[in-house]
Amino acid sequence: MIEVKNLTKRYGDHTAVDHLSFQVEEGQIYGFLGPNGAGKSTTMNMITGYIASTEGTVVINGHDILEEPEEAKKDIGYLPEQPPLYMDMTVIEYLRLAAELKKVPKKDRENMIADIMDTVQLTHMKDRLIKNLSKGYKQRTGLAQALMGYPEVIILDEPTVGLDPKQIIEIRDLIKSLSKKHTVILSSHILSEVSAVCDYVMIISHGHLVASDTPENLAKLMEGENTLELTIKGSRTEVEGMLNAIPEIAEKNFTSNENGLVQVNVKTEGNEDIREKIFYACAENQCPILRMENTHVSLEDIFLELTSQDNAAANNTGASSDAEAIQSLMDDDASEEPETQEEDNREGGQE
Ligand SMILES: Nc1ncnc2c1ncn2[C@@H]1O[C@H](COP(=O)(O)OP(=O)(O)OP(=O)(O)O)[C@@H](O)[C@H]1O
Repeated sequence: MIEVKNLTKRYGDHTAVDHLSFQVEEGQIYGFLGPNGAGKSTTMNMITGYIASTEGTVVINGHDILEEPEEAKKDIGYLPEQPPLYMDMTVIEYLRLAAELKKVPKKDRENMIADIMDTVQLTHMKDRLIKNLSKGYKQRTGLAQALMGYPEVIILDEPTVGLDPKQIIEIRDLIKSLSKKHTVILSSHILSEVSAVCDYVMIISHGHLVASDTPENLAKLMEGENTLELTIKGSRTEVEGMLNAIPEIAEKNFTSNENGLVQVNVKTEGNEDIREKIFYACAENQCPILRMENTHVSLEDIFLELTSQDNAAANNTGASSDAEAIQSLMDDDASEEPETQEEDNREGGQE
């Protein structure tokens, strides 16, 4: 459906997007996840033909976005980070303009506009001036514009930035419902958003695709080895001796040894379940197990591991340290704040 090959964008000697390749298949919600400045907007702008790539190709349903832009763009609806709204128009006037620009046949326009307003729950606001709408309704208007012409693919750049928590939930639900009829690609710097909404996650860092899979598979991939956290009653020597006798254990990491309790994390190389072996070994040596837990790897852990070198992200967000930048990625509320910050970045960054 969409095939991106070696997509690259350079601004002078800065490479914003570096040889990205991926494919998008029908009927799923894809999430582009990455810190501020990772290259998400640049990628989306290239996919939608807003800006030209320095290298590489984007082919949409067989049409190259640069060579056959009209055919390729027909299949795409785009809601950029800053929705292209005309503040002095009413919602309906704006949507009529959008329908005209999308070359929706005249006879179909009014029905399509009514249907789309219904889908995004905007009908009761149709005669309001856009400048008088709340941010949530402005976003719905932008979304309605993206849906005009019923394109197969909807591309949404940070669709919930700047919305209040209630509006965020409503827009996320709306996005999920859109996936029944459309393939959706959205970008976000917020992990919880991507894991709440997306079937497939592409993690981007410094313009590189560092991982792509379902949230569940990414977690499995990162687990790689089985990790068990244990608290065992006994001495460290006893526990170490017992664990040494279990050949499947590849690594042991003793984290504490106090008050007759040993805390240890053990890893196996394969996916073999060694819990029973540990149980019987401890029972035989009369060392009760007080706690045994499989370590859970969350999407957050993966994201941090894959993007922890992202010093540039810290610079771009204006955060004073990596830790701050990473914290902002993990913090849902951060979506409220960056609005002005991002605008600042943009003003400084855009050519
Ligand atoms: N027009 C431009 N001229 C120069 N540099 C640019 C331009 N647009 C983007 N950049 C730079 O390219 C990099 C990627 O920017 P991009 O906006 O794609 O990131 P992003 O992941 O979408 O982040 P954000 O969420 O902050 O928009 C950044 O370092 C940015 O400063």
